[in-house]
Amino acid sequence: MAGPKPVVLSGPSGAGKSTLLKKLMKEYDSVFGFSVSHTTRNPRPGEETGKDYHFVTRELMQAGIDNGEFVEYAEFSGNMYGTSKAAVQDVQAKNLICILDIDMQGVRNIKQTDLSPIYISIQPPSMAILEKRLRDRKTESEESLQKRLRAAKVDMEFSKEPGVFDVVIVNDNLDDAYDQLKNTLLEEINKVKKTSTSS
Ligand SMILES: Nc1nc2c(ncn2[C@@H]2O[C@H](COP(=O)(O)OP(=O)(O)O)[C@@H](O)[C@H]2O)c(=O)[nH]1
Ligand SMILES: Nc1ncnc2c1ncn2[C@@H]1O[C@H](COP(=O)(O)OP(=O)(O)O)[C@@H](O)[C@H]1O
Repeated sequence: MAGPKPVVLSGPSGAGKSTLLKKLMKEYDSVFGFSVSHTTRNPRPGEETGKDYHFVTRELMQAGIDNGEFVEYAEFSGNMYGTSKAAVQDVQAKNLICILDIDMQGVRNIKQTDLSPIYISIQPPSMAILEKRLRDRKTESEESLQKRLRAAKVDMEFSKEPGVFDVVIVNDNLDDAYDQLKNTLLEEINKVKKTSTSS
C-alpha cells in the first residue's frame, strides 16, 4: 500500500532548511523521518554519520551510484550529494512522512521518478540576509561561502519557475516560516496520525 506522501525541502544553502526540518521533526517525531543522504563533504562539528549524512569517500559514493543504489545525486559546491533508495525505503517502511533536503538538481531529478512528493522551497528574504546567516553560521571557508552564494542566485530564480514548487516559503521570521511549513503539511500530518492510532 502507498504510504504517506514524501516532502522535498529545497532552497539555497543557508536559507534555513535544516533549522525548519529539525523543528518539525522535534514537534512531530512519530510522523516524520529524515532521508539521510550520502555526501563526500567533511562532517561539521556536531554532525554525525548516519544521522545528518552518511559521510563517504567519492570512490564509495561513485560505486554505489554505478550499482544503481541512488534515487538521485548531484554535485554541489565541489562535493557529491545523493539520496539512496535505502534512505527513502527506511523511512517509508516505518510509515512515516519521508523528508528530503535536496538541492535544485535533486528536485529536477526527483521529478523524473515516481516518488511524487510535495515540493517546498525555502527562500531567504534577500541575498544580503542569506550571506549574513551563512557567515554567522561559521561553517564555510570563504571559497565555499562564495560558491554557495553563486548557487543561491540560481536557486532563487529557479524557485520562481511556475509549476516547480507547490509552496515557496520566505524564511524571514523563523516562527512565521515554521507556521507556514506546518500548515502546508497539516493534511499529511493528520493522515499519518490517524493511521498510527487506528492500527
Ligand atoms: N541533490 C541532492 N542535494 C542534496 C542532498 N543532500 C543535501 N543536498 C543539498 O546539498 C546542499 C549543501 O548541503 P550542506 O553541505 O549540508 O550545506 P547546507 O545546506 O548549507 O547546510 C544543500 O542545498 C542541500 O539541500 C542529496 O541527497 N541530493
Ligand atoms: N528565520 C531565521 N532568522 C535568523 N536566522 C536564521 C533563521 N533561520 C535560520 N537561521 C540561521 O541561519 C543559518 C542557516 O540556517 P540552516 O538551517 O543551517 O540553513 P540550510 O539548512 O538551508 O543551509 C543557521 O545558523 C540558522 O541558525
